[in-house]
Amino acid sequence: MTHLVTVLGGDGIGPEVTDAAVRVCQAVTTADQITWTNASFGGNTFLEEGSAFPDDTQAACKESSAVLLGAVGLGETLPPGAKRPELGLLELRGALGTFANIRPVKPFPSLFDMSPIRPELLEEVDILFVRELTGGIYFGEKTRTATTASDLCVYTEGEIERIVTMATEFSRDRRKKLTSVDKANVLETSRLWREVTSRTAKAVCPEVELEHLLVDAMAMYLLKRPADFDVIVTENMFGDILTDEASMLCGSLGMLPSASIGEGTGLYEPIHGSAPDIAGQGIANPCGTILSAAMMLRMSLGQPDVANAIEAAVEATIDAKVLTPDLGGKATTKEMTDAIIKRLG
Ligand SMILES: NC(=O)c1ccc[n+]([C@@H]2O[C@H](COP(=O)([O-])OP(=O)(O)OC[C@H]3O[C@@H](n4cnc5c(N)ncnc54)[C@H](O)[C@@H]3O)[C@@H](O)[C@H]2O)c1
Ligand SMILES: CC(C)[C@H](C(=O)O)[C@@H](O)C(=O)O
Ligand SMILES: [Mg+2]
Repeated sequence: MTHLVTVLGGDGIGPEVTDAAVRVCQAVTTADQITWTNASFGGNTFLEEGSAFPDDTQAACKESSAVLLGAVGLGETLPPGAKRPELGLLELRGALGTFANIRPVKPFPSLFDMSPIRPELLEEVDILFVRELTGGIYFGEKTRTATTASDLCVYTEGEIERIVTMATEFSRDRRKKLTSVDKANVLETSRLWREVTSRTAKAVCPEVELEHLLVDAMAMYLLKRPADFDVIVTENMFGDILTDEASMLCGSLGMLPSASIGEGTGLYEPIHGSAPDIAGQGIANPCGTILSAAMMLRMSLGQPDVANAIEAAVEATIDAKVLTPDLGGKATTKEMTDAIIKRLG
């Protein structure tokens, strides 16, 4: 069976890193296995077509086995009042029903010295963030007058149950420890989150040890004792912020991949953005996107062996010190990608 994969390069370094990931995948799969199609998406598409997420792109994504995304965003360069292309990304996630964003954080030993955290604290780090992705403050009603603005944060019991069920199942198959992060000392949505999480985790797998932490303390523990965490489940905005912080355990924001899964087609995207400060220079770290493509091969395209081979080639390339500047090296995106392809065997 041929799988259709829609590639949304997007803006800034987005197309640079998706091109790299597609080249890696094409080196280990055949045209009979995967048909790759590019579709327009993001800020430049908004400027050209008036929509960051046009209808034909939406249709292509829904018909695909998986979507590979680079990044969206033109930074602060849009005309005042223009709709932000980042909202197109939220529409995409909503349209595909990808309510769970899985962000693994497992530092490569050869990059320990690129992390601001002491190496001895990184040795056993293996965290799986499960971020709720289609609810909360990102998706609530927004209002704006000249002097007042509001963003409504809403969570339903059902939205919390489904993400916590998934996170508990991941914990059951890993080290049986689940940390739920909220702000239940202040937010009503967090109080509901905590209640529903306690009863859902217990019902799904009583053997999983559940702890609740407040997000401000979690931000500190992530740096102080990162090896203590197994699966971390949290709501949309806290998950966004904590995972950028967690990327520093791996040495660069450019290292972290993600899988957004849920009701239908899976969406695979690095956690970083369009990086306008380095776009067009050919020096973006392609690893987050290449590792996202590996997650796609494992989770949506039924090719776990190929995924393992790609992950091993990324690690071997890092061990060989072929590194982009964010990792302290001098390699271009193309040179690092070529080095990964060479190590695929
Ligand atoms: N999923 C997404 O599409 C996504 C995610 C985050 C931010 N954004 C958007 O991206 C734009 C820029 O945002 P930002 O600057 O705050 O965040 P960013 O993630 O784009 O960049 C933050 C810093 O990390 C560096 N960086 C990021 N990815 C890198 C990579 N692969 N290799 C090397 N260095 C890398 C950048 O050069 C920059 O210094 C904004 O419009 C924002 O909304 C999009
Ligand atoms: C661009 C933005 C909407 C997005 C988010 O906050 O989800 C990004 O930061 C991410 O982490 O994918
Ligand atoms: Mg983010």
